[in-house]
Amino acid sequence: MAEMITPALSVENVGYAYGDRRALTDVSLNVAPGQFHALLGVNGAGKSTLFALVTRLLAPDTGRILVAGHDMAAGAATLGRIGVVFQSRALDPDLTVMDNLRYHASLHAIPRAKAQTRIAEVLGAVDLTERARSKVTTLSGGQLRRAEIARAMIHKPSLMLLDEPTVGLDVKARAEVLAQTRRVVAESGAAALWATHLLDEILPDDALTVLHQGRVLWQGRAGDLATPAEMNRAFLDLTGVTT
Ligand SMILES: Nc1ncnc2c1ncn2[C@@H]1O[C@H](COP(=O)(O)OP(=O)(O)OP(=O)(O)O)[C@@H](O)[C@H]1O
Repeated sequence: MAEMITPALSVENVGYAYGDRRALTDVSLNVAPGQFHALLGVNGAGKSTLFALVTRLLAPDTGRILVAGHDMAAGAATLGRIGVVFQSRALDPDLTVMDNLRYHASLHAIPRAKAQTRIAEVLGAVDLTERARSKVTTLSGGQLRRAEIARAMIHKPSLMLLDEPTVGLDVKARAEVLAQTRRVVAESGAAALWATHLLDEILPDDALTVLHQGRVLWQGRAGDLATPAEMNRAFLDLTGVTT
């Protein structure tokens, strides 16, 4: 019998409503360890709500969420396994990149000496070593997103949640942030759930979940849905809208 591998993230039949406004209905998805999983949906599909549930900002009305096999409803301890890049900024603009990372390392109770080594590692990984002593306000949009990704990885999470991290970037910076995230996450061995509404951010070998109006419409290897050139058409056929 094949060995069962515990998913990095398991969302099981999750439902959530804001009052009488239904945001998610019977959503299930698995992210395998080390997998890059794209969560594709237009505005209002429910991507941010799902992230809020996985990070315990909200609690599901129905279903359950497991991170590395641990039920998120059981306690906050499992949060330490997750690294999150939300749409809103988490770095203090008036501090240097280094001071921000020191602060976040201390939030994760990483001892000072270890934190220095770890900060050097994550800054190197996102190619920001040269900007360590720069104030966050002086970073370009792409550098800022990379610094956010370094912050989210400081405690070596096994699951990275990235909520449309390329929004607002120009085409070149967008491609750089995406390529670098793919590389850094792969090198660290973490799994990644990457929310996006941009079809060209998805590669054929990515795991893909298409979310629309709070429901999962399609799941599988992206290349099995469509070739990159045909993805627009396939998304339109599934959802009735274009991204
Ligand atoms: N605080 C809230 N109160 C009421 N309804 C909300 C709230 N937040 C989101 N919604 C609704 O829930 C649904 C899912 O929204 P959500 O923000 O999760 O989607 P999304 O895919 O992340 O979109 P976006 O890219 O715009 O953030 C939408 O219908 C939205 O209007």
